[in-house]
Order: sequence, then structure tokens, then C-alpha cells
Amino acid sequence: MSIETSAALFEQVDALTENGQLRRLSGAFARFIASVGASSPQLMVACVLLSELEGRGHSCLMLDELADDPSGQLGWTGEEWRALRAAAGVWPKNASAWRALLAGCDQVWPVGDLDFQQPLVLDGERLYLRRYWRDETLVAEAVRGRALGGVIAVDEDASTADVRHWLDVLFPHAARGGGPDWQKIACAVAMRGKLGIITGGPGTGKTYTVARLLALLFATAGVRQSGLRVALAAPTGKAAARLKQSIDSALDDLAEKVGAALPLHELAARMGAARTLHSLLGARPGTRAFQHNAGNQLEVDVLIVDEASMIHLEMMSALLAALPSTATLILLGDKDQLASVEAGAVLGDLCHNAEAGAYESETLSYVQSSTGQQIPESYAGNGGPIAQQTVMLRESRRFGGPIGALALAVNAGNAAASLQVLRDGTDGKVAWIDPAQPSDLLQLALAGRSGAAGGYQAYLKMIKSGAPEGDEIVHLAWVKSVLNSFETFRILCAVREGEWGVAGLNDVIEQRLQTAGLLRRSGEWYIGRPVMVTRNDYGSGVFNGDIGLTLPDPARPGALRVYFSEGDKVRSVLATRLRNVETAFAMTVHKSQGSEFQHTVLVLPRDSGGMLARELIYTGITRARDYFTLLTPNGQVLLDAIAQRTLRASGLRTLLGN
Ligand SMILES: Nc1ncnc2c1ncn2[C@@H]1O[C@H](COP(=O)(O)OP(=O)(O)OP(=O)(O)O)[C@@H](O)[C@H]1O
Repeated sequence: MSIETSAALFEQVDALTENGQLRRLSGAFARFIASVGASSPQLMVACVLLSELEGRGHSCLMLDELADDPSGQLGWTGEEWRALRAAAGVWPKNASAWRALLAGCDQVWPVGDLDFQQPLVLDGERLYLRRYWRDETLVAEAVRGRALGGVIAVDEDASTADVRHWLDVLFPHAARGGGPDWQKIACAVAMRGKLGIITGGPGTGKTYTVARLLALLFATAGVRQSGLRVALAAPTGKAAARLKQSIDSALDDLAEKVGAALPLHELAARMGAARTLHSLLGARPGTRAFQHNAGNQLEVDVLIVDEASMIHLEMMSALLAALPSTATLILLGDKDQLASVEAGAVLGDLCHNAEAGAYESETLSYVQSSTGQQIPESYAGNGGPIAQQTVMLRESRRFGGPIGALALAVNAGNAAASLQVLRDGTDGKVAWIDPAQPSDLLQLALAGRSGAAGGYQAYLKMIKSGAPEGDEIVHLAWVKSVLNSFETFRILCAVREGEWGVAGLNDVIEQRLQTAGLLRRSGEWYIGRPVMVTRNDYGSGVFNGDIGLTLPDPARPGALRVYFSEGDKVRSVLATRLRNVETAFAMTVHKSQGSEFQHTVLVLPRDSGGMLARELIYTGITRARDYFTLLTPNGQVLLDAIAQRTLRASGLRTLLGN
């Protein structure tokens, strides 16, 4: 590449960086690649885009997108794209021309050729950073292996007849509405192979089902029953605590129903606490490597992981490597939620046949013999090994009414139906403020809205009244009730920056609550400040996404502690020990995954630059248990988002071979 071409190209790259269209790292990455081999301007553009897309959650760069026009995917104007492209000179006209060009570059390893550990990998018509290619390949191999791990029952001692007997005990009633009992089918399916994927929207009974699956695994474990090792995990502490609570209560319920026939209390007592994936794998400060890995695997027979949509590619790869091939992995999650912040859309990719079913004849007959259930012909197909191990639960038990209808309409991309629910609002469950003013938001933050509980004043008033006199137990009970009150209401933002983003809103909400006399800000830390941890802190035992409340330390007058709720437990850390936190009256929808609030307020920005998609709106709505309020300074942003899907470039589906 001539000095002139290079200068012209990087001038464009720097201009895009200055305009906020590229992160600095993307240009720096391209310069690094240029420094380790002969370089061409086309390779430089590919590197800039590859790095940029990685930062936006894509695991690879699709060469057909590159040949065509990726400006839409990047949120750039056509003009910005054309200027960059022009600076690169000749432009390969299709994916195969791009493949031929890239395959000849020193820095690129075309899969199948001799591997010189080049930093970039070319697999088919996808260009990867090596790390992501390795993770994607590992995940694909591991899940295929697990799915194909056997077509009969998981345990040598468990026959199909055994499975049928216990399933009839655990699911004694016919499914509502006369259709197939997908919950029962999900349990049967997970008994084959070493992988079960159960997906479904909120309240469709994923936890209800997995508790029965556990009972089934336990009942059919034969001589291994008394030693069955079960681990529970989730991406965040909050989700892990929720999983444990739900499974415990479902097992309690079941234990009463099945009685002496199955000692389920024993199983429940033996199961430890649910853990975050980081803690399960043994995260170590200062390294991406985990204590548990392919060379030091987890000692577990069954691993249940909830909120699997939040698991990014690298974490899934680490998890699969650390899981012995003899263990059964059960993934639970809502495939339609936002994908992980980091690269990958693993659950979405694994579940891409879930809606259709795509069950092969062998699965249909196994389901018939093990459950007595007939899967309708319309769900038959040829979905490949992962689809055979996946079941989508389709009926929500807890999430009906207008909030459920709105979530369904948004998920289906149906703007007219969404608007109808939003505009109806007669029973107060759903409200839409449009066009919203900042004062509308401040009123909601203070006192909620008529017909809907909420607002932050409730927990702040409890704090103001002070903790009752008494010992540690009395204080802890008070802390729990303050935390519970805080958890009933939350403001979620689609974006971080700007007037309607997290940063700006937290400031104005703090000021409003201060003016109302509900809090007294004096410096960074003040009583009542809600905070979110933004970085794992192994020393203090708090992790990215944990949310806590600042309250007086009963043991040290004048000192403040931050209290974190974990199921029915509470953990606390001295406020001054927490370094990486931010105020959390408002938080992003991304960070709210795995949580639910009685009243959820979703705030969209005035202008989204076309970058919001329906998964974000759906995830925001499904965080609301009883009341949902939508604030849009510009309603068009909602319509644009409903019309748009998040598509993440990934080779996982291709690698899975279906
Ligand atoms: N087949 C069933 N019969 C009776 N009750 C059920 C059944 N399935 C689910 N439920 C009940 O419906 C409610 C929601 O179920 P559950 O919590 O398992 O759903 P979920 O999909 O895990 O929800 P979330 O995604 O919000 O965690 C629970 O109260 C559960 O006991």
C-alpha cells in the first residue's frame, strides 16, 4: 500500500472516529495489522469494520455485507461509507472476490491451509479475529457433541419406560387448551443427549419445568441417585438468586405432591446456592482464564444455567470446555431477549429453529413413547441435532393482559397491534406518555403514576424514618424491606448518553429527589444512593451489574455501607471500598436483564439514529411485572425500533450444520 493511499485511508478512518462513528480501537487495530505484514487498503477497511462490529456484538464480518454496503448495520450515512470505500481504491465486487483477496494476505489464515497463527481467520465467507473463531468453533463442536450424545435416556439405568412413568407422575394433568404439553416434552427431550435447551417468554414455566426435569433425572439416576451432583448458575448474581429461589420452592411443592416415592428434600438440601458463571468457573483477577477449564473440569452431573440469552460467546466457550462430557447441560432463557452485551448471540443462534420445532421423525417417536404426547405435524422438520434437543414453551401463566399482549406484538414486529395496546391503557397496567417531557419522567421517578404503584419516594421515606431500634436481626429485616421497596420500581433507558440516556437522567432524578427533601446529597456517597457495580471486584465480592443501596452502617456511626440483595440473603460492603460503581435510579435495558420490577418505566431517546431494535423494547417491557409505562419524546423512534431486528453476524448456525 503506498504512503499516499495509506494516508488518505486513515484520514477517513480518523474522521469517522472524530464523528463518533468508530471507536478508537478499530483504527488502531487496522494499524496494528498493517504493521505485521504486507498490507492492502482493502484489508485495512476490512480490519476497521471487523473490529468495529466486534465492539457491537458481532463475532465476525460477513464478506457479502462488506461487498455490498454495511453502512446500515453500522449506523453510518451512505456518504460516510462511500468516502471510506473510495479511499481504498478498487473494491472487490462480491464475497468470493473478497475471499480471494483476503486469502492472499499474510495476516489471514484461510481455514484448511497451513496455520501460521495469523491474527485473522477466514472461514468460508466470514472473517474473524482468531479468538472469536476459536470460541465459535469450540461452542459448535461442544453443543453438537452433547446433542448427539445419545438418543436414548441419559442414564444407563433410565429406560424410556422409566422416563414415561415419572413424567406421568410429575405432570399428572393434561396441558391447558388441549395442545401438546411442551413442558413435559421438554423434560423428555432433555433426557436424551447431554444437552437440553428450554426457551420461552416470561412466565412460560421454564423454572417450573426444570424443577420437574431435576426430579426426573433424580428419579431415574438409579444407583447414582444419592450422589447426583447438581449445580445452578446464571450470568448475574441477581438471576442466580432468583433461579435458586424458584427451584427451591418448586421442589418443595413437588416433594409434597410425590411424597415418599421420591426423596426430593434430599436433593434440594444437597444442591448448593446458585452461582454466577464467573464464580462457578472460578474467575481470577487480571486474567480471562478460569480456574475450571478443559484440564480441570467442574465436578458436576447436571448443570442448569438460567438467563442463557445473556451468555456471550467467550463465556459459553469457557463453560462448555469446563463441563465434563458426562454431565447434562440445561440452558434456560428467552431467545427473543436482547443478546449479550459482548460479542455473540449464542442462545438466539442455538434456538433459531425453536419456533418451528423442526423435529425429526426419531424425535417425534421418542416423544410419543416417553411422554404419550403427540407433537403436531406442523412442528416436524429436519432441524439438525440442536433443534432435537430444544423445546420452546409457548404459554405464559403469569404474563397475560396488556403487558403480555404488548410484548407479543412488539416481538412480532406488529406496530399497529403495539400501538393499539399502548393507546388503550384503560386498566392502567400499560401507559404511554408521548411526546414525553423531562418533567413527566421526574414525576414518575418521584411518585409513579395514577393507577400504578411506584416511584422512588416509597423506599426513600422508609430510609428517612430510620431503622427501628433493635439488634442486628432487626436492622437486617429493615434493610431487606428497604431493598424490596426499591426493587418495586425502575427506570430503564435504551441509551447511555444524552438527555434521555442513563447518565443525564440519573443526575436530574437525584436533583429532583433532593428538592423534594427525600435525599441529602453530600459528596459522592449519600444515604439512599442506589448504585450499580460496573466492574467485577473480586476483593469485595461484587460483580458487574450488581445493584445495591447505600445505607447507614449500624456498627459505625457516620459510615455508609452498600447493601446487595441476593434472594433471601443480604450482603454488604463499605461504600468507600467500592470503586467502580454508578448511580442507578436509571439503568440501561441491557443491565436490567434477569430482573423484574413491579412497575417498569422504559424511556426511549428523541433520536435513535436507527440503532434501536425490537429486542430492546421487548426486553424492557418484559421486565414489568404489574405495570409498564413507556416514555417517548418522539414516538417515531418506537415505530422505527419495532420495525427493526437485531441481526448479529455469527457463523454458529453454519458451524452447527442446520
Ligand atoms: N404447568 C403448570 N401448572 C401450574 N402452574 C404452572 C405451570 N407452569 C408454570 N406454572 C406457574 O407459572 C408461574 C411462572 O412459571 P415460571 O416461574 O416457571 O416461569 P419462567 O418461564 O421461569 O418465568 P421467568 O422467565 O420470568 O423466570 C409460576 O408460578 C409457576 O408455578
